[in-house]
Amino acid sequence: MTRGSLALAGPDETAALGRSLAARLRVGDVVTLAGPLGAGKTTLARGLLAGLGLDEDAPSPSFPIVIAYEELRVPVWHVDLYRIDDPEEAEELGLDDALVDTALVIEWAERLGPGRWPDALALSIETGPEGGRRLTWEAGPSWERRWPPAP
Ligand SMILES: Nc1ncnc2c1ncn2[C@@H]1O[C@H](COP(=O)(O)OP(=O)(O)OP(=O)(O)O)[C@@H](O)[C@H]1O
Repeated sequence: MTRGSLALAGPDETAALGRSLAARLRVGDVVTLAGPLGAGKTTLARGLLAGLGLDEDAPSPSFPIVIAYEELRVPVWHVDLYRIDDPEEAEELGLDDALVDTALVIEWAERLGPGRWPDALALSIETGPEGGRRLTWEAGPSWERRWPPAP
């Protein structure tokens, strides 16, 4: 497990970080995205999906819970577990089965308790004092040569 953080000075840097992640993403990956309301999670997820070839602004998955993008360079399920109260409900979504041929980008993964995916790339965005953002991460073993992106 590696940990670290970097500064994101503005929305463009948040989106660019999402695109760098897209370049490193593989089938079977789990990326969790945490942070308070307005932190920049959607900005990062849109950068990631754009980097994988999505040519429109990705909608938020809060209502459908899962939006599946099967046609991207790496197929992705964008998942929002905010409305999930019971971990068993989340099990019914079939997330682990999906990992056979997709990557998962999950917001509110903390609903499932810590350590659910030990190899995940766990990203967390916080607001900084000057209006920018700070991204902190914990990266599982398979991310060792892939994360963080070179500055
Ligand atoms: N690094 C950054 N510095 C300053 N502002 C940023 C940065 N990244 C994103 N933002 C801005 O923060 C605002 C909120 O971003 P976004 O909608 O992506 O947040 P969110 O975490 O998805 O929010 P919510 O939980 O409400 O959906 C947007 O105006 C976005 O442009």
